[in-house]
Amino acid sequence: MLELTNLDAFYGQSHILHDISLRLEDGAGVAIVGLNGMGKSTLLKSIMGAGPTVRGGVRFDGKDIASLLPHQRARLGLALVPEDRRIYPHLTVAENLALAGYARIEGRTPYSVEEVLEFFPLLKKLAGRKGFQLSGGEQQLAAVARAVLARPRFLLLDEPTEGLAPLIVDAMGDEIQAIRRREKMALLLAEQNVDFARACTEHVMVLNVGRIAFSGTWAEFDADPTIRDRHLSL
Ligand SMILES: Nc1ncnc2c1ncn2[C@@H]1O[C@H](COP(=O)(O)OP(=O)(O)OP(=O)(O)O)[C@@H](O)[C@H]1O
Repeated sequence: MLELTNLDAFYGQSHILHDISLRLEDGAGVAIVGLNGMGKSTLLKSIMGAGPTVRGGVRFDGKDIASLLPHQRARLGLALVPEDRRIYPHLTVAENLALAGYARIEGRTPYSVEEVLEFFPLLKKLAGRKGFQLSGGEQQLAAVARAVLARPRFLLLDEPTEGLAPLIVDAMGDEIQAIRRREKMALLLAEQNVDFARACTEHVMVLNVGRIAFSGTWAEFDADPTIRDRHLSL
C-alpha cells in the first residue's frame, strides 16, 4: 500500500502542494484531475522522489520511503511515466522495451518484450520502428508499455492522453484496464480527460491550486455536478 500523509511539496520557494493525504491500496485505481498547473504532475513526482522538495509522510507497505532515491523506489515497485515520454528516438520500439527488462523490481520477474507487445496490439505492429518515427500517441503507448514491462505494483501515469487522437485514447484505455485486471496493478493517473480517467479508475481526487478539493468514488463525483463546474471548467 502507498500512503501519503500531510504532504507538502515545493519548487525552491514556491509552495505547490498543501497537506495532501492519500491512500492507494494494492490494485486500486485513483485518478487525479484538475486544470493545468494545479499540481497533478508535482504530486506524481513527489511520490517518485523525482523533482520537488517534499515534506510529510510517504510510506510504502508501512515503510517510510521519503528519503529513498527514485531508483530505489522503482525497485520497490513504483513506476512513473512522465508527461514528456522519453522514448529513445534512435532505438526501435522493441529495443526501447528491452531496456526496461534491466530495471528489476524486488520479487518480480519482468515480462518479455513479446509478452508486452501482446498486451499492446497497436505497438506490436510498430515493434521495428524507431522512436522518432512514431506519432506522439504511439510514443506515449510505448512509454506506458515500457513501464508495464517491469511489472510495477504501482503505476503512476502523467497525462498519458494529452494531445492524442481519440482512437489511440480508446485503445490505451482498454489496454490499461486489461493490464490492471490481469496484474492487479494499482494506478495513480493524472488526467484532464475525465472520461478516460473514469474508464481507467474507481476513485477520483480533484486538485485545486495544490489542495485536495474533492476525493471520492466516480459515482459521488458524478452526483454533484458543481464539483466539475467549479474545478474542471475553464
Ligand atoms: N520545475 C518547476 N519549478 C518551479 N515551478 C514549477 C516547476 N514545475 C511546475 N511548477 C509549478 O508548479 C505548479 C504545479 O505544476 P504541475 O506541473 O504540477 O501542474 P499540473 O496540474 O500537472 O499541470 P499540467 O496539467 O499543466 O501538467 C505550477 O504553478 C507550475 O508552474
